[in-house]
Amino acid sequence: MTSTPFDALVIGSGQAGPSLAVRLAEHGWRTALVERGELGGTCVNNGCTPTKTLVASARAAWVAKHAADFGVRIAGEVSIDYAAVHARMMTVVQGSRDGLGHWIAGTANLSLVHGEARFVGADSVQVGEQVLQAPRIFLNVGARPVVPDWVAASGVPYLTSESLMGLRELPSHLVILGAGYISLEYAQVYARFGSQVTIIEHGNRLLPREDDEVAATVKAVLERDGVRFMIGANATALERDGTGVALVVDGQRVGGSHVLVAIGRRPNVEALDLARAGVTCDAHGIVQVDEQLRTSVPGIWALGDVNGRGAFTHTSYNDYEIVAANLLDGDPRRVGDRVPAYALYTDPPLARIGMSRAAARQSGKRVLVGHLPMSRVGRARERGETDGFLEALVDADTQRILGATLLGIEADEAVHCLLDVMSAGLPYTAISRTMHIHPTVSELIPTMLQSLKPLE
Ligand SMILES: Cc1cc2nc3c(=O)[nH]c(=O)nc-3n(C[C@H](O)[C@H](O)[C@H](O)COP(=O)(O)OP(=O)(O)OC[C@H]3O[C@@H](n4cnc5c(N)ncnc54)[C@H](O)[C@@H]3O)c2cc1C
Ligand SMILES: NC(=O)c1ccc[n+]([C@@H]2O[C@H](COP(=O)([O-])OP(=O)(O)OC[C@H]3O[C@@H](n4cnc5c(N)ncnc54)[C@H](O)[C@@H]3O)[C@@H](O)[C@H]2O)c1
Repeated sequence: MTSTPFDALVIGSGQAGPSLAVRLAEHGWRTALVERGELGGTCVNNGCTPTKTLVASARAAWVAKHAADFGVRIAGEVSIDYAAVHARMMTVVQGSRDGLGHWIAGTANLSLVHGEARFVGADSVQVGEQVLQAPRIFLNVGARPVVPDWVAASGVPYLTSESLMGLRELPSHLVILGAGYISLEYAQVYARFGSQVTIIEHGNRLLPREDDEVAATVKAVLERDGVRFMIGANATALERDGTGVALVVDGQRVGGSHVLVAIGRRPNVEALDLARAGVTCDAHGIVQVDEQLRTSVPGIWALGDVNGRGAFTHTSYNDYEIVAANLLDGDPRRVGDRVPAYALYTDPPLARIGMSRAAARQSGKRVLVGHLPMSRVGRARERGETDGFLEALVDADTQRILGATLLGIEADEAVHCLLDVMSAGLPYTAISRTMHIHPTVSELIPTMLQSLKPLE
């Protein structure tokens, strides 16, 4: 087998891979980008892009069904054309894939290689019948849904966030295992499309990483949309139930038309045969990296979900920026420089940055909290959507913002003023003394910060 030399290999076209490959190629390095599936990885093909397109359709359904509350009459019944919803989603997904394809094809020095990469040495991978060799290899191979053995071995059809993309009919009753990010976004989407939705969570509440008030508010919002929760419930078997399926939960059968497994994700490392290169990963398959995303083997880096330093599109893209800055710009950026940040796209959304209340209590710091219900936000009252709250945590000694939780309309956008001040290391007064525009959600963030009290 002949070996083709490159200056750099990027394995996986996730949220770091394409940008990094283009940057390296523009730097003048002969670069290969290896992808075994569709361009764009999880985010484009079965993650952010399709889910947020469905969230938009579900929002349109909700607005149409509640139009009368706003004095708008819609003659006749509001109904869902799921084929059209699906087609719209695939148009947006295809547009993103095509955009990436044109970008890569139009970049000099960059070759796209279709196929699955497997290490055959610390500086070479095999893809089909060819071996690609380079002194620098970047892993951006992402993660996939975890499926319990008792589900996989049942012989009964089940859905994951990947196979759900192929679903062409609206489930009459979607039973979801797990109550994390994937579950809650899909639960609300399908409930708003008119499906019955039941969530089975084995923990003692939904969203185990969030504070109690967040979990309770999100649960109440979803219940109002018709979602049924079984919390602290243990599912142990999947069976056929007539034309549908049933989970056996604490000895009781919970039947539905479809079951979606959403209990977490694990890195795609098996196919890489990392041992051949000597790259170390932990028992969960997470590739061990340092602050500049170097693995245990010089010349091999790991970016995105596979390195366990974040499991979001923006963390993966930020990984690309860190690697490129260190390698090409002489700028020693580090993972620790970034403030943890993410959003959950239920409606209304949850935006989280930095510490939660629970983490702040454990930090040993003297913590102040500002808290304001969304019912105090004029913009929310005008829209008739007052669920949620604005909250920020401040270090009483340094005046620095430690974290924030915004749950409410426009929270995913409004949170960025807090994030930028936190990232810049400025005191909270940089916001609390700033005049914000009326009527916005952000307008009430200075007000919330003017009412800080000790965190109990
Ligand atoms: C339903 C869902 C909704 C989500 N919503 C959001 C959201 O709203 N916001 C957000 O920030 N994040 C969201 N995420 C998470 C986000 O999609 C991921 O964190 C993001 O895609 C980063 O992934 P990545 O860059 O690590 O790689 P991925 O995007 O997973 O891509 C990895 C690529 O590597 C390829 N690959 C793997 N192994 C090999 C190999 N051996 N050879 C060749 N190619 C290989 C795969 O085919 C894939 O294309 C969501 C995820 C899911 C599942
Ligand atoms: N808006 C976003 O940014 C977004 C949206 C969706 C997914 N994601 C990414 O995808 C990742 C994975 O999402 P996820 O929802 O699959 O996982 P998750 O880790 O967020 O949630 C899994 C849930 O399943 C529960 N669970 C685990 N095993 C179970 C079992 N056997 N029975 C019942 N419940 C069980 C857990 O207690 C937890 O509540 C997220 O962590 C995130 O990184 C992000």
